[in-house]
Amino acid sequence: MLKIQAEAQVPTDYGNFRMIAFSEDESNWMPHMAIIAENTDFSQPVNVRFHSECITGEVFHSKKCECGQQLDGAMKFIHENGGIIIYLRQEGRNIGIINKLKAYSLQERGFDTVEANLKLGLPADDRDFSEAIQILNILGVKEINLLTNNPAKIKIVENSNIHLNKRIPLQITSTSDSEGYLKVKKDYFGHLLEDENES
Ligand SMILES: Nc1nc2c(ncn2[C@@H]2O[C@H](COP(=O)(O)OP(=O)(O)OP(=O)(O)O)[C@@H](O)[C@H]2O)c(=O)[nH]1
Ligand SMILES: [Zn+2]
Repeated sequence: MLKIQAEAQVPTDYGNFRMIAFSEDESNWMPHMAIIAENTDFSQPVNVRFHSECITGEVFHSKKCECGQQLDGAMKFIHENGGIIIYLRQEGRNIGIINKLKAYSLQERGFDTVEANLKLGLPADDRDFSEAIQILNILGVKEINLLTNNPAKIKIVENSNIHLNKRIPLQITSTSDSEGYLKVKKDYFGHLLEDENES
């Protein structure tokens, strides 16, 4: 079972957030995180983003995906409207950074994001969001508005003890570098993305 290991107030470019680290034991150096805006009203449906780690996109500003922009967009939204980002250590849809870079290397040879995972003998998406639900329960959240385009995340919440009030889309404009990745998300994973393009 996850437990709160530590928490503190942290000022950021997007305002102040309470940052909480969750893991089963203190020796875990990659705990999941909850980033909570100061103005969050727990008596109303809480704006929540389940965000899977992407070091290439968030730290190194890779153009292959939109994870960095989604995280920044979610921080801005949550600072303005209240809410929580649950930052999950699920790098590469939970295959880890080594396998993700192996998959990227296959993508250089023409495989798409799903085919590359399958070629490595790995699932296209190895995430379950049960730990995110556990974290919401630890925080005492009962009802949420979920910031996502991913129908799998919606289903997980619908099948949990957390009530889903509504979905809030979190769409980033595609570029020529990310358009293949976004097309696979839409066609294979059924992501709720509008058609639009920008080069
Ligand atoms: N295996 C693999 N993982 C990737 C690839 N590109 C991005 N990721 C990972 O995908 C995860 C982001 O999840 P997405 O499926 O893009 O988006 P989502 O969070 O499920 O859906 P939204 O809530 O709509 O953003 C992060 O963990 C990234 O590291 C890739 O080409 N291969
Ligand atoms: Zn990414």
